[in-house]
Amino acid sequence: MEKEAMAGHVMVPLQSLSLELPDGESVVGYNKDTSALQEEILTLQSRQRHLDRRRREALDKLIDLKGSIRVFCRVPLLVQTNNLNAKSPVTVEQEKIAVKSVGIKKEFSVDRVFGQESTQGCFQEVKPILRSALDGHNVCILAYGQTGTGKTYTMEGTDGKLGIVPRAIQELFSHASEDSSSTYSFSISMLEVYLGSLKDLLAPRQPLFRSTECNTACNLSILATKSGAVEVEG
Ligand SMILES: Nc1ncnc2c1ncn2[C@@H]1O[C@H](COP(=O)(O)OP(=O)(O)OP(=O)(O)O)[C@@H](O)[C@H]1O
Repeated sequence: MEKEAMAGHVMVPLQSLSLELPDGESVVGYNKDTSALQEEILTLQSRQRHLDRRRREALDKLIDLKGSIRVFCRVPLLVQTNNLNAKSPVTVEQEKIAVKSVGIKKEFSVDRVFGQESTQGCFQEVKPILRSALDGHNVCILAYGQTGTGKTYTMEGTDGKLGIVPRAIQELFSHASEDSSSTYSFSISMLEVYLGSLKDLLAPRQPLFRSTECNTACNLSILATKSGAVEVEG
């Protein structure tokens, strides 16, 4: 099919194309155009670097203003969860949530509350952090809560409603492929802290273990270095 479409055309590589014009005028004009274009490309590249630096500075300031640690609260869709003891919160406001526990009302202030009606809207709050990661900063997204409260749903999502992890990967790869001025390398790890032990969720499981169990190969130790930093083995 492709061969038929090409019939009658001769493909000549650009570098081996030479123009023989009697007065040479067009050739000179062509060279002039090329150098003008190259100059324009250099100017645009330098402008892009300048704008990129300003964007990074603005994003750093925004993240400083919003706070480097941000807490979001997501109210699970109670009819979907298997938790029969789960109760709706007493009140839900934009940045405040009140719940009743053993008859006592407790109020919590957070950066943003996502109510039951919210689908995967919390991803919008994650987007600026991803950009910051591409700028070279260390970032961490942590889901915390009781069993059955929607941590896996929020982080992984379902086939129809992708969660934070797959959407973040899409976003990171999309930005990296658009940016021809830098090269990016990606590495991923996924950990779960449960009852004081740390599990590597990406470690291959032994066939004898059920999918919900974790064998010793994926139990990791948390170590403290001499300088006081915390490291996870593996
Ligand atoms: N916002 C929500 N909308 C729809 N379904 C939800 C929502 N939150 C949780 N669910 C559903 O509730 C159930 C429990 O959620 P999930 O498995 O994400 O909880 P979890 O916090 O990861 O639990 P565990 O700590 O036991 O692993 C799942 O069936 C999930 O699909």
